[in-house]
Amino acid sequence: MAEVKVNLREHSYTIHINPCGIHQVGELMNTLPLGKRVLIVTDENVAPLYADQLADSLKAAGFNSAVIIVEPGESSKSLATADKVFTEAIARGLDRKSPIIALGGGVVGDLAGFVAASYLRGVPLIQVPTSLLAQVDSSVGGKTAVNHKLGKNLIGAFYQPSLVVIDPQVLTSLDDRQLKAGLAEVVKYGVIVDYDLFNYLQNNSAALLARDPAVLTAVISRCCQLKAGVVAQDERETSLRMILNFGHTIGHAVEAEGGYSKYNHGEAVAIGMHGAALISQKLGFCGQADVEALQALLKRLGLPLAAPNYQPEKMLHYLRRDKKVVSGRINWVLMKAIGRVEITTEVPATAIEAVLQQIT
Ligand SMILES: NC(=O)c1ccc[n+]([C@@H]2O[C@H](COP(=O)([O-])OP(=O)(O)OC[C@H]3O[C@@H](n4cnc5c(N)ncnc54)[C@H](O)[C@@H]3O)[C@@H](O)[C@H]2O)c1
Ligand SMILES: O=C(O)C(=O)C[C@@H](O)[C@H](O)[C@H](O)COP(=O)(O)O
Ligand SMILES: [Zn+2]
Repeated sequence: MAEVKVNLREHSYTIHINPCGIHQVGELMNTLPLGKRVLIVTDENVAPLYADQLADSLKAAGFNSAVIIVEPGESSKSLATADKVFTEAIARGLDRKSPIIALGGGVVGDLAGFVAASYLRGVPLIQVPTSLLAQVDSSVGGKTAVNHKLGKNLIGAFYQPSLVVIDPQVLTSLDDRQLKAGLAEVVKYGVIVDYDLFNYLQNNSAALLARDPAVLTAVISRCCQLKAGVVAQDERETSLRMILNFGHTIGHAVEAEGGYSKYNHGEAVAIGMHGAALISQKLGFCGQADVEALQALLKRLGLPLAAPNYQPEKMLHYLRRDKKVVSGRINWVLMKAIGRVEITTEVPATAIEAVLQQIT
């Protein structure tokens, strides 16, 4: 059992990483000042697998839970679905101390987080992430959001969970495509802050793809430590936290242009990291060997490097609406070397356009 503390003064919380985690959620919640009425938000894939186990753990700890099940997929990160969850919360009589539990991948986590941040101006949020991507990234750090038809994650709030419980055993039911999507965000941590992690991934890619429990648990713990460290220094993304967005500037454009269904988030981030690395090399931030190392690792993990048949002009349109645009200038996260990145607005349009041509 590993524990990682996210140090954010009065908003600090603990991430518990434990192979039986799902059975311990109720017990862990009892250590916090929470109401006994609970709403579990989950999706149609995860509910039949894990909702009963979670509900049993809550019941044994004296909680009274109700469940709302949303459709799986990015389309549930919407105001319309949030409205359904608000309605359920009101109908069930949830009050200001009643926790909302996100049981699922990043979609459920971001949606339930957004509802928890807004319902009654904020109720406790518990994250029980079930996809690899959610365990290494989205359940930690308090970014919550739904999408707007004009762009990804455009409506949301920074709202920290009170508790995160990660059970790596639930990854046994995740399909291979989703496992690889989670690995894209793992590679991101290696590139932005941790050369040793990148190296570990190079040496253990087969074990990761084979879901070796010890290797997966080690990687999840490391990513949680790294994210907790960044978030503790810059919760609201005024500077340092932008590095967690490496690959996302182009990645979000890839997702949006594919109608949020052609490429999933992790795949789009893999393509976006490749694009950012190519821009970095073009501008002399890093050398060819670093780009080649990233290309080789992404390929080995079965992740895409390009979005063939996409139109660069359409991608540019989305890039201009990125959340990191300030006064019309995009803040780019570029690679200096494996393990080191730099944030800059000094990227000529010609370099962006050339790389968009290369990856489409
Ligand atoms: N808030 C953040 O900091 C942050 C960080 C990264 C990504 N995100 C967001 O997270 C979302 C992507 O998350 P995701 O990749 O988890 O997608 P997802 O939530 O759509 O989950 C992927 C698929 O796996 C299924 N699933 C989840 N756990 C399972 C399990 N244990 N067994 C079987 N099936 C399971 C889901 O039902 C879904 O079909 C995107 O919307 C992205 O923007 C947010
Ligand atoms: O936690 C962060 O900060 C991140 O940027 C993590 C990303 O992996 C994640 O996809 C995030 O939701 C993107 O945020 P956005 O602010 O660009 O919407
Ligand atoms: Zn991401």
